[in-house]
Amino acid sequence: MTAQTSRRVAQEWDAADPLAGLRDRFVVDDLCYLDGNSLGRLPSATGGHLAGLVRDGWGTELVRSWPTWIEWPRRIGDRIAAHALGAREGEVIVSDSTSVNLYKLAAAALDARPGRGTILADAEEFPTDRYLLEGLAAQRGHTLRLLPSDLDEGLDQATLVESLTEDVALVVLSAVSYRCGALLDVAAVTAAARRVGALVLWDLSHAVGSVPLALTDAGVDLAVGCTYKYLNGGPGAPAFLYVRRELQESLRQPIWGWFGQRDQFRMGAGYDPAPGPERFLVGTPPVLGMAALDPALDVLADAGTDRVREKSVRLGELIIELADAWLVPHGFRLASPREPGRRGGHVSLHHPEALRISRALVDAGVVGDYRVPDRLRLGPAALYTRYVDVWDAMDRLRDIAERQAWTAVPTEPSRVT
Ligand SMILES: Cc1ncc(COP(=O)(O)O)c(C=O)c1O
Ligand SMILES: Nc1c(O)cccc1C(=O)C[C@H](N)C(=O)O
Repeated sequence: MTAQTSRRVAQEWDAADPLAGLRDRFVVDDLCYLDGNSLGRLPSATGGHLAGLVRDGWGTELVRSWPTWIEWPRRIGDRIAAHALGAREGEVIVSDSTSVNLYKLAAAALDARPGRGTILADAEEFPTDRYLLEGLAAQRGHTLRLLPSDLDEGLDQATLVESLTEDVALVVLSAVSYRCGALLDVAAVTAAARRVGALVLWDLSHAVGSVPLALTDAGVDLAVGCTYKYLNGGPGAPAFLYVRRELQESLRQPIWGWFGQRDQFRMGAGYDPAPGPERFLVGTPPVLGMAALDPALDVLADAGTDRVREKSVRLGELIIELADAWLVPHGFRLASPREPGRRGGHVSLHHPEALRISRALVDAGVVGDYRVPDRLRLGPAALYTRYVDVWDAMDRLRDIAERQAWTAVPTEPSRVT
């Protein structure tokens, strides 16, 4: 049996970590926080930044701030494009929620592929995506084809490519699967869909800010994603959407609001969509929520997604190494792809008592999360998570497993897991 990484070695890795200094740019405490893929930590600069905006922008300038604020969906979208998406200026806009953006772009894509009746998606896709597509298919008489996918390994890419027939209008996929963390080859899938004339709409919620993306080089047409996970924009931060520049003019989204209108303040008679990415906006942007993205993106820009990914892979490897050694003998099983190149930033473990174990972990100062039916999900965000945090979390998990400490934890359901 090989020796496991010791706590001292984990501390040495932290001492040598080029991103270690960035942890100080977040509000941190003793908590082993491994849920950065659900809600990222608070950047230290965000509170002051928002307080200044409330005081000066809202409190003093009032409506005179709008000429500045109105540019922010695009300005901040361009920052996300540059620092996290590998996209060009004018291709990304911040607006609405991921759910709403997915609806807008999926509907626009279906309109752009008349005569094709099939929408493809992963049967294990995040629920909001499945529900939205179910609704769209019902409204339009399309067939939603949900491809079976493995709970531990994600969608098989070869099966997906084989399912791409001439009748497929739209494929909706997560680059990183929310449950098991499986990572798809964005460029390869996009190219395969293009060969049959289908559009792919990527949900990048669990990839953005964790996995380096190169949307322009990969030929991606459409994408959406959350900003409150690895982009650290805060609870309910507005989402982003991406539309390849060359496609924008040919797409019409279904919610015709005044922020999507050309020459908005001329308040003209009929709807005429704006020429740029603004055509995918709807109504007044949530200025305070959007503003929180600026300090958060400053940190990511300083880190660079390549360095984030390098550390994220090592954090995942440490979880898997210690799980193999300490937890598998207690009935746990790895529920994520083992190969780092096939995995995003989080690692899931299967155990029949995963719900109660996740609750016992919280009591032990470790926050991960539980996902149905029986997965413990650990998402160590590289910008602020130390190797020693992962080591300590796994050590406490080992202790819980050895003592079967979850037997004392109540089983009653809670509204949010
Ligand atoms: C893959 C994925 N898509 C969409 C969402 C939901 O987006 P929202 O609730 O912000 O619309 C989430 C997380 O909540 C997610 O993990
Ligand atoms: N958006 C969330 C919320 O409003 C409440 C609780 C959790 C979330 C999440 O983001 C969950 C996350 N998308 C997931 O992958 O499960």
